[in-house]
Amino acid sequence: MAELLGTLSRKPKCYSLYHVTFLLLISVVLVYFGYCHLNRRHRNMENMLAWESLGLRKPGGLKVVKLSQMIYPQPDLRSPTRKDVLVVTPWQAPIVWEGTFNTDILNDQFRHQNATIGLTVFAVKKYVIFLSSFLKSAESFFMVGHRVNYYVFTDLPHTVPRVHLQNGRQLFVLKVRNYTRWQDISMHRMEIISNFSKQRFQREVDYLVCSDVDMKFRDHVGVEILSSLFGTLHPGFFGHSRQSFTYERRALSQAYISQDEGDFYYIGALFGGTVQEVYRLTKACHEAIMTDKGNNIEAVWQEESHLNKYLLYYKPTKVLSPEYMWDNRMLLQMTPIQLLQWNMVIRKKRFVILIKNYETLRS
Ligand SMILES: CC(=O)N[C@H]1[C@@H](OP(=O)(O)OP(=O)(O)OC[C@H]2O[C@@H](n3ccc(=O)[nH]c3=O)[C@H](O)[C@@H]2O)O[C@H](CO)[C@H](O)[C@@H]1O
Ligand SMILES: [Mn+2]
Repeated sequence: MAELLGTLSRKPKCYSLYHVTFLLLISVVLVYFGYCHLNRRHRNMENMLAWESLGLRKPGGLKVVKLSQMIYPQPDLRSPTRKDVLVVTPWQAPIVWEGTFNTDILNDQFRHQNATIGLTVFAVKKYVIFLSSFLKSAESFFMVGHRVNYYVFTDLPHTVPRVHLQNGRQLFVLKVRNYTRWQDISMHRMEIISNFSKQRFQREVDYLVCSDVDMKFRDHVGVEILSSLFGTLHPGFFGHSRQSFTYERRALSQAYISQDEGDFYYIGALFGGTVQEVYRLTKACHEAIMTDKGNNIEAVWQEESHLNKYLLYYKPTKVLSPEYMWDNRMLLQMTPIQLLQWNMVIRKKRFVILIKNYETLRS
């Protein structure tokens, strides 16, 4: 019995020795096969990658990326393109001047994007007389080679001239109401552009350019102007101090800007950007105009004053030089030396304000 007990009591010891040996053997076998298996998978993966990369290098399996040759003068970091004017704002937005950009490179970039550009213009009441030369000159100089949609807002749709359009360019006539006061016609452009941006433009175009109609294109105006949000420098305030800008100075107006604020004086006659940014700008300006109306105040330069306020707080990502808004009346007041200096600075007069008789047009 004692032996039996001894045997019994030893038996587990014997069992566990066997067991341990057995388990050890199994573990070794498992580790070995596991290692082989993993190693094979690893090598398989290596092979797969090698095969894939080989495949990628195989000429037949290549996704061919055709690089067109672009030959143009190399930019030289040591020589600034313009030494006579500011070419970038303190918030690092380019100021667009002749000499600072290469049209071929820009055209290539925007064609890759397949960008469509909308140009909005209002011709209400007597201002329809400007449409013909505006549109014809745009066909010659505005975004040539790109897809363009003209949106002509008018109260007199039947008077819109038929202008021959190049391929890829369309014209839409959109009827709007008129107002008795020219100021209301001018200001309500903000409301109409914001409504159409939301309802229509966002589906049809990538960028919007919003312009006065009493203008004529005289030279290239292309994709170099496009950016998220752009404004244009008023030629009459070139080099002037911010205190002399005709910002709205009455604190009651939403367009109020104090004497010690301001970057530039932007003109109301040309601004733009992506549809979303133009929507934000026009909506904000329209709301500010309506608030002013409720407070019985109208900003000194109508929507132009509100545009200046907006662009002070929501900085444009590009600023167009006065090449893009030239006023020949300025030349009349200049001495010959001033004329020479101006011609050196303003090398191209691309988009020109037409001289008009305000009294007959607005009556
Ligand atoms: C070059 C320039 O400085 N332009 C701005 C300036 O006056 P402008 O003297 O250039 O204003 P404007 O008479 O051209 O009116 C602005 C625009 O509103 C439209 N319009 C106006 C009246 C009318 O009866 N029918 C019609 O269609 C038309 O598109 C015109 O181009 O100040 C205006 C507001 O005071 C606007 O900010 C203009 O953008
Ligand atoms: Mn005008």
